[in-house]
Amino acid sequence: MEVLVPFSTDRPKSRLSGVLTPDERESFARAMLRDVLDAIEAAGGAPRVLSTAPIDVDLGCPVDVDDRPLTAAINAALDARFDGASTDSALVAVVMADLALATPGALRELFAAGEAADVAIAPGRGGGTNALVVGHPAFRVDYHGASYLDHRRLAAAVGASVGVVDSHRLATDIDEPADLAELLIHAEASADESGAARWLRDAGFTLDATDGRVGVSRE
Ligand SMILES: Nc1nc2c(ncn2[C@@H]2O[C@H](COP(=O)(O)OP(=O)(O)OP(=O)(O)O)[C@@H](O)[C@H]2O)c(=O)[nH]1
Ligand SMILES: C[C@H](OP(=O)(O)O)C(=O)O
Repeated sequence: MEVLVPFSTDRPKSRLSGVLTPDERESFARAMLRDVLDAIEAAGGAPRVLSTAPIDVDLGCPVDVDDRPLTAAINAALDARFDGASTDSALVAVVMADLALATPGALRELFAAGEAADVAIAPGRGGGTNALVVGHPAFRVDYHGASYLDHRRLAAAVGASVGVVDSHRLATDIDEPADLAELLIHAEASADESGAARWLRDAGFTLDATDGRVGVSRE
């Protein structure tokens, strides 16, 4: 399955600006992108990065550049995919580049849900849409805000069935400092530390439970 991976090179991860410098945010966003691409490939998907600007390293997969805002860029890709296409074969996934906890198993579950429904959605915590699979030619996206609910409404409006992927790993997008703790917790619990988790540890981040809820602190 082709998997579009949107990636913003322009001041990425601004909600982490309290804990990371602009250069660090760029580097950390790239580490997460690398992990997500690897997980997609290991799940049998064919990633295609949809970037706001050219990327100066070889990611080992196609990179399309489109500097329009996220929704417009994804919908243009869906137009290209579905307009005039026969309805029986086209399936395309959209997986965000900040799903640093994504595993091949979680992505295989997403792809399977996409085979079973016209639109499969993996909601993010807080109501976003962290990943989806589109198999209905008339469905288009509208990201930001509670886009999970918007996407359900948009699917209903075009008569598309919806499958929901209830996955902690796909629900955890790394947006805010508290999300960094999720990454370190699950990296420590698994035998296979991801590049993004290693990046955080190398940058001096550790888990910090002194305030009750587990967060991170930096040496
Ligand atoms: N192609 C493209 N990708 C985008 C755009 N905005 C965000 N993304 C990507 O979409 C995914 C979700 O992004 P967000 O978490 O909403 O935004 P972000 O820029 O990563 O982080 P914030 O600045 O904290 O909002 C990430 O993979 C981003 O790289 C855009 O305008 N175009
Ligand atoms: C792209 C957007 O991400 P968020 O801004 O919720 O992280 C969404 O999921 O609609």
